[in-house]
Amino acid sequence: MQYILAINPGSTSTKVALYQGEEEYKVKTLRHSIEELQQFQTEEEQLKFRKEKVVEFLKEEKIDISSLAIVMARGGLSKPIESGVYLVDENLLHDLKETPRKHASNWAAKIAFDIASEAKVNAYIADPVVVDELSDIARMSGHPKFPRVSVFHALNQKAVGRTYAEKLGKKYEDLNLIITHMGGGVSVGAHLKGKVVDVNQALDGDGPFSPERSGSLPVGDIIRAAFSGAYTQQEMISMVVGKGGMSAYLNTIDAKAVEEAAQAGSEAELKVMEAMIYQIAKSINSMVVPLQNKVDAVILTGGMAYGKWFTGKITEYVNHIADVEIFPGEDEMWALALNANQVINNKITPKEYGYTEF
Ligand SMILES: Nc1ncnc2c1ncn2[C@@H]1O[C@H](COP(=O)(O)OP(=O)(O)O)[C@@H](O)[C@H]1O
Ligand SMILES: CCCC(=O)OP(=O)(O)O
Repeated sequence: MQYILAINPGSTSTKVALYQGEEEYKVKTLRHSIEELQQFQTEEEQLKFRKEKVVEFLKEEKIDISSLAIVMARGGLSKPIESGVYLVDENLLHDLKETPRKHASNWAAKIAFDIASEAKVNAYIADPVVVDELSDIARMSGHPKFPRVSVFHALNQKAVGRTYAEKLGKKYEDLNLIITHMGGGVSVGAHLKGKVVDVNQALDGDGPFSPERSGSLPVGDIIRAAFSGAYTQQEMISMVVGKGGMSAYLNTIDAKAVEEAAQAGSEAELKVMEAMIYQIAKSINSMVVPLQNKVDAVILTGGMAYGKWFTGKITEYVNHIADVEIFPGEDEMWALALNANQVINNKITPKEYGYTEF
């Protein structure tokens, strides 16, 4: 029996899955707490930890590495590229190691490559977080030195957009959708007929705050803090990614626990949840502009979309725009398997990442 192995490290979780053709064999989500992640001092240490989790999963499932047909990984913060499937090669691995923007997705291709090499098969990424379809106007930030860049949950947003279109018997490329992924990071994408023409830079750029990120911050105050001598560069970056947002206010990245506490009447948790909901709703509203006021649906997805109270509150703010559809969790593992099958069955030709200067 041949298996597709899919590997998806997120900021708060490691997701691993095995498929046989298009049939799901096993999907596992490991959630990581702040305490668990804070033990790691270096990128290498955390890469090793995440890889061990994947190897343990294969052992638990008694999967011999020689039975893998292909290994698929979520793509990380390499250079901006078009949507599609890419072979994991030395150029891609180089950029994922050297990229200044650190995120768990950067490790996926390396873990996949190592396992695939042992299995003597190929590893691929699909719709990485740097898929770039921004319109020229959305690319302008307000200063030519700092153009806006596209960093978001491209794999899940596109997969969920296609699933929604299929449900309607329509094509994703014929719809205008505002898709919001709410995980460790939050991205709000304006999908104009199949292209994400605007989206917040969901890692260290802009947009709503999230379980582990600050989202947009007052820039002048940040510059003054950075030059005050009170903080190292790493401390400043951590305030934005890792220890920003909910983590900064409440010292947890577990939105489920925070939502439960808020509902049980805890004021501190309620205040933070309400502010995050408010910021997400404001971002969703802002995406009506790139969609030229014609929106077919607003879609909420990602781990936090499991929260009924949470999605209910966002829905109240945004249901005047269009129908609100909720896809809890993510279609990422399925999307990776689907792309794997297309490669195996020669339905698509994987792209080559190539080499350019950062
Ligand atoms: N049932 C649930 N209800 C509310 N929030 C949830 C639920 N399950 C997971 N979450 C929250 O979703 C967030 C993680 O989302 P996920 O999309 O899995 O993130 P990532 O891929 O970034 O690790 C966490 O803050 C987690 O607590
Ligand atoms: C870097 C953009 C993707 C992202 O934020 O992923 P997670 O929510 O899984 O951390």
